[in-house]
Amino acid sequence: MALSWDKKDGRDLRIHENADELSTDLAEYIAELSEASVKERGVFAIAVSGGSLISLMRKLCEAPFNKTVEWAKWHIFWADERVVAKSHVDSNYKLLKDNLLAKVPTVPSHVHSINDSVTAEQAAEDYEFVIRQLVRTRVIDVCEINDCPKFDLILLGMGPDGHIASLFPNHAVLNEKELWVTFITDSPKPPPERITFTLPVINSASDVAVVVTGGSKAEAAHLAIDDIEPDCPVLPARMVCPTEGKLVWFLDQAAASKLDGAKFSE
Ligand SMILES: O=C1O[C@H](COP(=O)(O)O)[C@@H](O)[C@H](O)[C@H]1O
Repeated sequence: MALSWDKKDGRDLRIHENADELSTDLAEYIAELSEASVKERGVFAIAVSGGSLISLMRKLCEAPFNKTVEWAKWHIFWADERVVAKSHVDSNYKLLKDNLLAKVPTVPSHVHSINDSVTAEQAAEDYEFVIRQLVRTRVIDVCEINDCPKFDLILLGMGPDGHIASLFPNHAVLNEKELWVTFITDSPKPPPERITFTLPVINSASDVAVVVTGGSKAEAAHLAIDDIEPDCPVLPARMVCPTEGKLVWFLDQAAASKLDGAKFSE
């Protein structure tokens, strides 16, 4: 059974008793946004991260979502990707392909994976170029405030250190204001070479969801969501703050256990 939580400071916190219930709610949320976007724009431009998020999207492959979602209208992007071959076990593309894309009728030409045969720097440039073309043709909407791509939905996980996409604590790329996609070669979490959406792109999306499970992430969730002391570290996850869009946190009870005033009522 879902645990309730009021909206807090404009952020919707959806807290679930366990990962299975979270997974059902997440599938409903994605399916609703897909339906609304297809109705309004004719397409659904969704960007995903890797990690535990992908297994939490598993219910999308099951009834009713596998039949009701308009998969042919989806354009799929990666909010971050490891610079490894697409067949590599560390590839975020492979993770989504094995767990979702192989199971639902998406259109191969709508799956916008990165160029895995070049350097991290070139892969980031190439990916930004692809996104620019699709903004021109309005497959991806545009944010009128800053001309950034306005994805219909960006789905993020969060690491125990509070990183989102491949934006790690205290890293210089957190300050990137011009580029849409950038690269790092010194990721503290292997593999070291990655490309990532920058914060301006993440914060220009229509909807952003951060999906977090497990007690190892409870402290980071607290630091990212609650009011914190000025001397506390500002985690990358705390910098997710859509300019005009909506932010939803999906948490299981373990990840939410250190939130201020955490008290769950069924
Ligand atoms: O390295 C990464 O880590 C984060 C978090 O992963 P998780 O397995 O702890 O959920 C993920 O969101 C990101 O896409 C990935 O590249």
